[in-house]
Amino acid sequence: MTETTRAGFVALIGEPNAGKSTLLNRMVGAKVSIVTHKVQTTRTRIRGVCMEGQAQIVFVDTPGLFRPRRRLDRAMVKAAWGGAADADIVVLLVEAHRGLTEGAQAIIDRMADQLPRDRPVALAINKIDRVKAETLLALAEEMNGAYPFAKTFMISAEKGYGVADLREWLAAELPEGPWFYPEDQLADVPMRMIAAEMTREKLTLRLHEELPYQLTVETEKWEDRADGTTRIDQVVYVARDGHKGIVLGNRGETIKAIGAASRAEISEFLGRTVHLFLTVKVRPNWLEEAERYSEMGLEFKDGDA
Ligand SMILES: Nc1nc2c(ncn2[C@@H]2O[C@H](COP(=O)(O)OP(=O)(O)OP(=O)(O)O)[C@@H](O)[C@H]2O)c(=O)[nH]1
Repeated sequence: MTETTRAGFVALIGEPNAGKSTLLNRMVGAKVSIVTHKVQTTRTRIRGVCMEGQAQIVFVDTPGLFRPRRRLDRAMVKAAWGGAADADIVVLLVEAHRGLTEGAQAIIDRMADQLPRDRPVALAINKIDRVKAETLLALAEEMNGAYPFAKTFMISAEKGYGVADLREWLAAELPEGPWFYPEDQLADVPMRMIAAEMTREKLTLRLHEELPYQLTVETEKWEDRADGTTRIDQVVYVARDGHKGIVLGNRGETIKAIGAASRAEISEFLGRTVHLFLTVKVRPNWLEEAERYSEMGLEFKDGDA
C-alpha cells in the first residue's frame, strides 16, 4: 500500500530582515524548482518547493506586504494578504533579539483581521543564536498572548537550528492530496542556471519577435562577496553580428533595461543585493553546441533567424 501524499501552500511572512530568504534557502536547499520563477499568480509568488517524506511543501511569498507607501502599494498589500489567506499554513517569522516590535504587532493585528480563524499560524522565533534562553521563553509567552499560534518554533535560519522540526511539522499539517509538481521537476537546479534563465526571460519579454532564435545566456562568474552582495557576470550569446545590435539596442539601451530587470528579479530571489554585468558576444557555431545546452536542461529553439 502506498503512503498518503500531502501537498499545500505555506506563506512565510514577517518584517523585512526577519530572515525569510535565509529560512527558505535552508528549508528548500538546492532543490529550487525550475518552475519557481515561472509560476506566478497575481497574488502570490512561488519561492520554492520541497519534499518532506511524502509531503510536498510549496512556499509562497507575499511581495510588498509591509511597506505600503502609496495608494497603489496599499492595494498591493491587500492583495498580498489575500495570498496569505489562501495558503494552507502561515508562518510568522520574528527576530528573537527584537521581540514583539511595532511592526510584528501590526502584522498580528492584520492576521487577526484577515485570516480565517481556523487557519493554522506557526510562530517561528528566528536568530535564537543572538539571545539568551530566558529572553526567548519570555518572548514566546508574550507572543502567544498576542495571537493563538498553533505552534511555536525557536530557530536559527542561519545556523539551521530547529529548521528540520519546523519542516516536519509543516509537512504533517498539510492537507492530504496529490502533489502539485512531479518529483522529477524538483531536480537540483544550480542557481547559476536559474539566474541565466531569468535574464533570458527578460530578453524574451523585451524583444518579442525581434528576439534572435539562436540566443543563449550563460552565467560565467558568480561571486558572493563578504559585504553581502553578489556579483554575477553573464554572457548573452548570439549567432550573428546583426543580432548583437538588436540585443544591445540604441546606445546600449536595450541591454541596460534587460540587465536592470533581471538584476532586480535575481536580487529578490536570492534576498541579496546583486550586481549584474551583461556582455553580448557572437558565437557562430552555436547550433553545434545546442545539444550540450539541452543536456544542461536549457531550452532552445533551433532554426534560422
Ligand atoms: N544571527 C542570525 N542572523 C540571521 C539568521 N537568519 C537570518 N539572519 C540574517 O538576517 C539578515 C536578513 O535575512 P533575510 O533572509 O535576507 O531576511 P528577509 O526576511 O528575507 O528580508 P527581506 O528580503 O528584506 O524581507 C541577513 O543578514 C541574514 O544573514 C539567524 O538565524 N541568525
